[in-house]
Amino acid sequence: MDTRRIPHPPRRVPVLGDILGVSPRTPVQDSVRIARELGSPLFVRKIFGKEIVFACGAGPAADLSDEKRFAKHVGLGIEALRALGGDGLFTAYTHEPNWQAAHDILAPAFTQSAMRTYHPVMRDMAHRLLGHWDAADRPVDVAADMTKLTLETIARTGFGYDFGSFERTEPHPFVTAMTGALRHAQQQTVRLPGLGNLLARGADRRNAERLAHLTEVIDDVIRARRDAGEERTDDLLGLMLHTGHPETGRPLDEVNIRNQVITFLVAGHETTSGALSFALYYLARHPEVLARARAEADAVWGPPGELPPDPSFEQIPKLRYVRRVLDEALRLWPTAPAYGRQAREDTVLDGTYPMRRGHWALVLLPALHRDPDIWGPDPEAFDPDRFAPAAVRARPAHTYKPFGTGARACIGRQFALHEAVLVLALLVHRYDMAADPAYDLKVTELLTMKPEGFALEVRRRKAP
Ligand code: HEM
Repeated sequence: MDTRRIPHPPRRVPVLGDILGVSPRTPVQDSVRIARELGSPLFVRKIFGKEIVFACGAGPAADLSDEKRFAKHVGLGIEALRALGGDGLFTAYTHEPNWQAAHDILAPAFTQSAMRTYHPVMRDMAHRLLGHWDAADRPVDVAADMTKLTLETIARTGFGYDFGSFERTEPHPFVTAMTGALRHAQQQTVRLPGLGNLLARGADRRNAERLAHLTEVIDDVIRARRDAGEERTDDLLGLMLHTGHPETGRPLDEVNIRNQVITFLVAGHETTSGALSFALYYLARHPEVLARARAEADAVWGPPGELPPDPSFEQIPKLRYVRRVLDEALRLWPTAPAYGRQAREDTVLDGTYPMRRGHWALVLLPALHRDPDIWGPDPEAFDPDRFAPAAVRARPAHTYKPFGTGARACIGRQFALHEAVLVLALLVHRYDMAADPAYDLKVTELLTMKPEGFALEVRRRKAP
């Protein structure tokens, strides 16, 4: 793409590019800061000779959402993740036949009626978390506990598999290996070519060991189902093992099934865990928001009792304010913070910048979600009422995209929202929560984003 007319950070240095004042640990937050400083809907960063065009304004974001002209681009972090997910849904190139095949085979696992079958498992896992927090005698590590919850939920609903996360004091080795693999993939995006590969040989070897461990866990998940001799088709694994494509009847191949299992275990918990953690961070910081969310939960379930409520499937969509809290947390911290779009044909971006077929740009969500032209003069302010229906209707399309866009948008969106609203509502219903007033939000980036070191003191609410 001809980037000469696209704004770039002011202090560009030869060979290295736009790397002054930035850290390989925080590529997204650095880019968001650059976006704010440049105040342009589009900008370009050069890193070791590689140019990345970022879209952070409504105009280019809407353009890139046009499915006729653009499709998902698998590059940078996502390409690096192919070592983990191969041709699984998230990391598949759109032209790979296995993307469409798996998408069609797995679609029944994401319908409303499928959500209804997952609901009791989601509720049971939420109750496990409450048991864990009831027994806590010190501030709880929010991101760690949300990870336990969301990993167990996707593993049990998708694969009937139990990681025993709540019984462990340390994270399951799967989580440790996955975190390492995500970090490795992120570091590859800012690796110095040539010499960088040489220097990273040790890191590459350790990563190969992690991938081998993850493969072992996945094989165990699949073996456990086969050994149980069950032929159920009401979850992800059952659909893949025992059904074929709705038109051709062809099943997915063994390697692809393994890629899908790892994809869903990672994509199905990491982002939801971060979303819940950020929502809890803002609830602890905004007592007036917490009070409204709690009043809503009380209206649905009554005052808190000794036992937690047993939410029905139908009650979850009624928790509209809790949902807005989540939407607003995902505005400020979209936990999958960027996605790539590439031109299907020669075209012009934002009416100005010519793109040839195959050229691509990244939609930088935390910057798009903070654009003052869209969100008003104080985009940093946490205000769930931005998601009241009238406010949503008043905003231009394609300005809020935490779940991506088009055919490659998140297949697990409903799953994530149902689970997160259920859990968040149960938590505000049961606990008073206080964060250390000295805690300053620090965000860890591992391709996804999470608050780091955020602890909450939780105390059971007194029954009136
Ligand atoms: C708050 C939680 C979540 C967020 C913010 C999120 C975000 C996203 C985004 C932005 C994409 C598109 C990425 C791209 O275009 O490159 C995506 C795709 C995907 N997500 Fe999610 N996700 C969440 C939860 C989930 C859950 C719970 C599941 C599974 C149960 C899931 C499975 C997937 C899969 C398989 C894809 C790839 C879809 C395809 O290309 O066909 N996600 N997600």
